[in-house]
Amino acid sequence: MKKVLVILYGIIAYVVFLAAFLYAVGFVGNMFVPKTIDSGEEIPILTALLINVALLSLFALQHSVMARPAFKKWFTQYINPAIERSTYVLLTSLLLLLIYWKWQPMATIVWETENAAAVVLTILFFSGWAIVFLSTFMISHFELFGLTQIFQNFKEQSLTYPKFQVNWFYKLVRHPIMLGFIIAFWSAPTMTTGHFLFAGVTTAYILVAVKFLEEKDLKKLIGKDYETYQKNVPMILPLTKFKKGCK
Ligand SMILES: C[S@@+](CC[C@H](N)C(=O)[O-])C[C@H]1O[C@@H](n2cnc3c(N)ncnc32)[C@H](O)[C@@H]1O
Repeated sequence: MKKVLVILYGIIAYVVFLAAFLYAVGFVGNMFVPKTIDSGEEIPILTALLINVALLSLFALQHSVMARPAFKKWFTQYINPAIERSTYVLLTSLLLLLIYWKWQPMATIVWETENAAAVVLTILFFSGWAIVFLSTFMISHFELFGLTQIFQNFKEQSLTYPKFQVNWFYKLVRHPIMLGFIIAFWSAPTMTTGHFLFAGVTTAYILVAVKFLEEKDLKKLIGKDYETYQKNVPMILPLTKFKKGCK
Protein backbone atom coordinates (compact mmCIF):
# COMPACT_ATOMS: atom_id res chain seq x y z
CA MET A 1 0.00 0.00 0.00
CA LYS A 2 2.79 2.40 1.01
CA LYS A 3 4.64 1.66 -2.21
CA VAL A 4 1.54 2.44 -4.26
CA LEU A 5 1.10 5.75 -2.41
CA VAL A 6 4.75 6.59 -3.17
CA ILE A 7 4.11 5.94 -6.88
CA LEU A 8 0.94 8.03 -6.81
CA TYR A 9 2.75 10.89 -5.07
CA GLY A 10 5.65 10.79 -7.55
CA ILE A 11 3.30 10.75 -10.54
CA ILE A 12 1.27 13.67 -9.14
CA ALA A 13 4.52 15.62 -8.59
CA TYR A 14 5.58 14.90 -12.18
CA VAL A 15 2.21 15.91 -13.65
CA VAL A 16 2.24 19.17 -11.65
CA PHE A 17 5.78 19.79 -12.91
CA LEU A 18 4.75 19.18 -16.54
CA ALA A 19 1.82 21.57 -16.14
CA ALA A 20 4.03 24.23 -14.51
CA PHE A 21 6.70 23.81 -17.20
CA LEU A 22 4.24 24.09 -20.09
CA TYR A 23 2.53 27.04 -18.44
CA ALA A 24 5.95 28.73 -18.12
CA VAL A 25 6.29 28.78 -21.91
CA GLY A 26 2.98 30.63 -22.25
CA PHE A 27 3.58 32.83 -19.20
CA VAL A 28 6.97 34.14 -20.32
CA GLY A 29 6.02 34.20 -24.01
CA ASN A 30 2.72 36.03 -23.51
CA MET A 31 0.83 33.38 -25.43
CA PHE A 32 -1.60 30.47 -25.05
CA VAL A 33 -2.41 31.01 -21.33
CA PRO A 34 -4.81 33.38 -19.51
CA LYS A 35 -2.28 34.91 -17.07
CA THR A 36 1.06 35.98 -18.53
CA ILE A 37 4.06 38.01 -17.43
CA ASP A 38 2.55 41.16 -18.99
CA SER A 39 -1.18 40.61 -18.49
CA GLY A 40 -3.46 42.06 -15.82
CA GLU A 41 -4.09 45.40 -14.17
CA GLU A 42 -1.04 47.45 -13.24
CA ILE A 43 -0.49 48.47 -9.62
CA PRO A 44 1.99 51.15 -8.39
CA ILE A 45 5.41 50.28 -9.75
CA LEU A 46 7.20 50.07 -6.39
CA THR A 47 4.60 47.65 -4.99
CA ALA A 48 4.79 45.56 -8.16
CA LEU A 49 8.60 45.52 -7.92
CA LEU A 50 8.54 44.41 -4.28
CA ILE A 51 5.98 41.64 -4.91
CA ASN A 52 7.82 40.33 -7.97
CA VAL A 53 11.24 40.34 -6.31
CA ALA A 54 9.75 38.62 -3.23
CA LEU A 55 8.22 35.89 -5.45
CA LEU A 56 11.50 35.27 -7.27
CA SER A 57 13.44 35.30 -3.99
CA LEU A 58 11.12 32.69 -2.50
CA PHE A 59 11.72 30.47 -5.51
CA ALA A 60 15.50 31.01 -5.32
CA LEU A 61 15.53 30.23 -1.60
CA GLN A 62 13.59 26.96 -1.97
CA HIS A 63 15.73 25.94 -4.92
CA SER A 64 19.03 26.77 -3.22
CA VAL A 65 18.22 25.11 0.09
CA MET A 66 16.42 21.95 -1.06
CA ALA A 67 18.99 21.06 -3.73
CA ARG A 68 21.91 20.92 -1.28
CA PRO A 69 23.23 17.48 -0.22
CA ALA A 70 23.21 18.50 3.49
CA PHE A 71 19.51 19.38 3.29
CA LYS A 72 18.70 16.11 1.48
CA LYS A 73 20.58 14.13 4.13
CA TRP A 74 18.62 15.84 6.91
CA PHE A 75 15.29 15.64 5.08
CA THR A 76 15.53 11.92 4.26
CA GLN A 77 15.72 11.16 7.98
CA TYR A 78 12.03 12.12 8.07
CA ILE A 79 10.73 11.08 4.64
CA ASN A 80 11.21 8.06 2.41
CA PRO A 81 14.34 8.86 0.29
CA ALA A 82 12.39 7.60 -2.75
CA ILE A 83 10.16 10.69 -2.62
CA GLU A 84 12.85 13.27 -1.82
CA ARG A 85 13.28 14.25 -5.49
CA SER A 86 9.53 14.22 -6.16
CA THR A 87 9.00 16.49 -3.15
CA TYR A 88 11.61 18.91 -4.47
CA VAL A 89 9.99 18.82 -7.92
CA LEU A 90 6.50 19.32 -6.46
CA LEU A 91 7.50 22.30 -4.29
CA THR A 92 9.43 23.88 -7.17
CA SER A 93 6.36 23.52 -9.40
CA LEU A 94 3.97 24.89 -6.76
CA LEU A 95 6.22 27.93 -6.31
CA LEU A 96 6.20 28.42 -10.08
CA LEU A 97 2.39 28.35 -10.02
CA LEU A 98 2.47 30.93 -7.21
CA ILE A 99 4.70 33.15 -9.37
CA TYR A 100 2.29 32.91 -12.32
CA TRP A 101 -0.66 33.67 -10.04
CA LYS A 102 0.75 36.59 -8.07
CA TRP A 103 3.12 38.13 -10.64
CA GLN A 104 2.43 41.86 -11.14
CA PRO A 105 2.70 43.27 -14.66
CA MET A 106 5.06 46.23 -15.22
CA ALA A 107 4.07 47.30 -18.68
CA THR A 108 6.56 50.02 -19.66
CA ILE A 109 8.24 48.93 -22.90
CA VAL A 110 12.02 48.40 -22.81
CA TRP A 111 12.25 47.30 -26.44
CA GLU A 112 9.83 46.41 -29.18
CA THR A 113 10.67 44.62 -32.40
CA GLU A 114 8.78 43.92 -35.60
CA ASN A 115 9.05 41.78 -38.74
CA ALA A 116 12.28 39.77 -39.10
CA ALA A 117 13.67 40.72 -35.67
CA ALA A 118 10.44 39.62 -33.97
CA VAL A 119 10.49 36.33 -35.89
CA VAL A 120 14.13 35.68 -34.96
CA LEU A 121 13.42 36.38 -31.28
CA THR A 122 10.36 34.11 -31.33
CA ILE A 123 12.42 31.29 -32.87
CA LEU A 124 15.12 31.85 -30.23
CA PHE A 125 12.44 31.80 -27.51
CA PHE A 126 11.17 28.36 -28.53
CA SER A 127 14.74 27.12 -29.14
CA GLY A 128 15.58 28.04 -25.53
CA TRP A 129 12.70 25.92 -24.18
CA ALA A 130 13.63 23.08 -26.54
CA ILE A 131 17.24 23.19 -25.24
CA VAL A 132 15.93 23.00 -21.66
CA PHE A 133 13.65 20.05 -22.39
CA LEU A 134 16.15 18.08 -24.49
CA SER A 135 18.96 18.66 -21.98
CA THR A 136 16.96 17.00 -19.20
CA PHE A 137 17.03 13.78 -21.28
CA MET A 138 20.80 14.12 -21.78
CA ILE A 139 21.26 13.94 -17.99
CA SER A 140 18.38 11.55 -17.23
CA HIS A 141 14.92 13.08 -17.42
CA PHE A 142 13.09 10.51 -15.30
CA GLU A 143 15.71 10.45 -12.53
CA LEU A 144 15.89 14.24 -12.51
CA PHE A 145 12.14 14.44 -11.88
CA GLY A 146 11.95 11.61 -9.37
CA LEU A 147 10.04 9.00 -11.40
CA THR A 148 12.88 6.45 -11.59
CA GLN A 149 13.27 6.57 -7.80
CA ILE A 150 9.59 5.85 -7.04
CA PHE A 151 9.55 2.82 -9.36
CA GLN A 152 12.84 1.58 -7.89
CA ASN A 153 11.19 1.84 -4.47
CA PHE A 154 8.25 -0.20 -5.78
CA LYS A 155 10.57 -2.92 -7.04
CA GLU A 156 12.62 -2.74 -3.82
CA GLN A 157 15.74 -1.84 -5.79
CA SER A 158 18.37 0.54 -4.46
CA LEU A 159 17.83 4.15 -5.54
CA THR A 160 19.92 5.63 -8.33
CA TYR A 161 20.56 9.29 -9.14
CA PRO A 162 21.71 10.96 -12.39
CA LYS A 163 25.23 9.88 -13.34
CA PHE A 164 27.76 12.51 -14.38
CA GLN A 165 27.29 13.05 -18.14
CA VAL A 166 29.46 14.72 -20.73
CA ASN A 167 27.31 14.11 -23.79
CA TRP A 168 25.49 16.09 -26.50
CA PHE A 169 24.90 19.66 -25.22
CA TYR A 170 26.97 18.84 -22.11
CA LYS A 171 30.01 18.66 -24.41
CA LEU A 172 29.42 22.27 -25.43
CA VAL A 173 28.55 23.87 -22.07
CA ARG A 174 28.37 22.63 -18.51
CA HIS A 175 24.84 24.00 -17.94
CA PRO A 176 22.71 23.71 -21.08
CA ILE A 177 19.43 23.65 -19.10
CA MET A 178 20.30 27.02 -17.59
CA LEU A 179 21.50 28.32 -20.97
CA GLY A 180 18.13 27.32 -22.44
CA PHE A 181 16.28 29.23 -19.72
CA ILE A 182 18.42 32.34 -20.24
CA ILE A 183 17.81 32.26 -24.01
CA ALA A 184 14.05 31.79 -23.51
CA PHE A 185 13.77 34.54 -20.88
CA TRP A 186 15.65 37.19 -22.90
CA SER A 187 14.23 36.39 -26.35
CA ALA A 188 11.22 38.67 -26.20
CA PRO A 189 10.00 40.47 -29.32
CA THR A 190 8.42 42.98 -26.92
CA MET A 191 10.33 43.43 -23.67
CA THR A 192 8.49 45.12 -20.81
CA THR A 193 9.98 46.30 -17.50
CA GLY A 194 8.33 43.35 -15.73
CA HIS A 195 9.74 40.81 -18.20
CA PHE A 196 13.14 42.54 -18.00
CA LEU A 197 13.08 42.26 -14.21
CA PHE A 198 12.15 38.57 -14.46
CA ALA A 199 14.93 37.85 -16.97
CA GLY A 200 17.51 39.92 -15.06
CA VAL A 201 16.84 38.44 -11.62
CA THR A 202 16.60 34.85 -12.86
CA THR A 203 19.79 35.17 -14.94
CA ALA A 204 21.70 36.64 -11.98
CA TYR A 205 20.40 33.84 -9.75
CA ILE A 206 21.29 31.15 -12.29
CA LEU A 207 24.87 32.42 -12.66
CA VAL A 208 25.45 32.69 -8.90
CA ALA A 209 23.72 29.41 -7.99
CA VAL A 210 25.44 27.40 -10.70
CA LYS A 211 28.91 28.70 -9.88
CA PHE A 212 28.78 28.85 -6.09
CA LEU A 213 26.30 26.10 -5.18
CA GLU A 214 25.76 23.46 -7.87
CA GLU A 215 29.36 23.29 -9.13
CA LYS A 216 30.71 23.23 -5.57
CA ASP A 217 28.52 20.19 -4.84
CA LEU A 218 29.42 18.51 -8.13
CA LYS A 219 33.15 19.04 -7.49
CA LYS A 220 32.79 17.43 -4.07
CA LEU A 221 30.75 14.54 -5.46
CA ILE A 222 32.68 13.80 -8.66
CA GLY A 223 36.13 15.17 -7.83
CA LYS A 224 38.93 15.33 -10.40
CA ASP A 225 36.74 14.44 -13.39
CA TYR A 226 34.53 17.46 -12.72
CA GLU A 227 37.57 19.74 -12.36
CA THR A 228 38.83 18.52 -15.73
CA TYR A 229 35.35 19.13 -17.16
CA GLN A 230 35.41 22.69 -15.77
CA LYS A 231 38.78 23.32 -17.40
CA ASN A 232 37.71 22.01 -20.79
CA VAL A 233 34.07 22.98 -21.22
CA PRO A 234 32.69 26.51 -20.78
CA MET A 235 30.11 27.13 -18.06
CA ILE A 236 27.21 28.73 -19.95
CA LEU A 237 28.34 30.25 -23.24
CA PRO A 238 29.60 27.83 -25.86
CA LEU A 239 32.35 30.20 -26.95
CA THR A 240 35.49 28.25 -26.18
CA LYS A 241 36.28 25.08 -28.05
CA PHE A 242 35.77 21.67 -26.47
CA LYS A 243 39.21 20.26 -25.86
CA LYS A 244 39.97 16.57 -26.06
CA GLY A 245 40.89 14.65 -22.93
CA CYS A 246 37.81 15.51 -20.90
CA LYS A 247 36.13 12.33 -19.69
C1 LIG B 1 18.16 21.17 -12.91
S1 LIG B 1 19.53 20.20 -13.27
C2 LIG B 1 20.58 21.41 -14.02
C3 LIG B 1 21.80 20.82 -14.58
C4 LIG B 1 22.78 21.84 -15.17
N1 LIG B 1 23.05 22.91 -14.23
C5 LIG B 1 22.25 22.42 -16.45
O1 LIG B 1 21.96 23.61 -16.49
O2 LIG B 1 22.16 21.69 -17.44
C6 LIG B 1 20.32 20.00 -11.71
C7 LIG B 1 20.86 18.60 -11.47
O3 LIG B 1 21.69 18.24 -12.53
C8 LIG B 1 22.84 17.57 -12.03
N2 LIG B 1 23.91 17.77 -13.02
C9 LIG B 1 24.54 18.90 -13.35
N3 LIG B 1 25.45 18.68 -14.33
C10 LIG B 1 25.39 17.36 -14.60
C11 LIG B 1 26.08 16.50 -15.52
N4 LIG B 1 27.02 16.97 -16.34
N5 LIG B 1 25.75 15.18 -15.51
C12 LIG B 1 24.82 14.69 -14.69
N6 LIG B 1 24.13 15.44 -13.80
C13 LIG B 1 24.43 16.75 -13.75
C14 LIG B 1 23.10 18.23 -10.70
O4 LIG B 1 23.78 17.41 -9.82
C15 LIG B 1 21.68 18.49 -10.22
O5 LIG B 1 21.19 17.39 -9.50
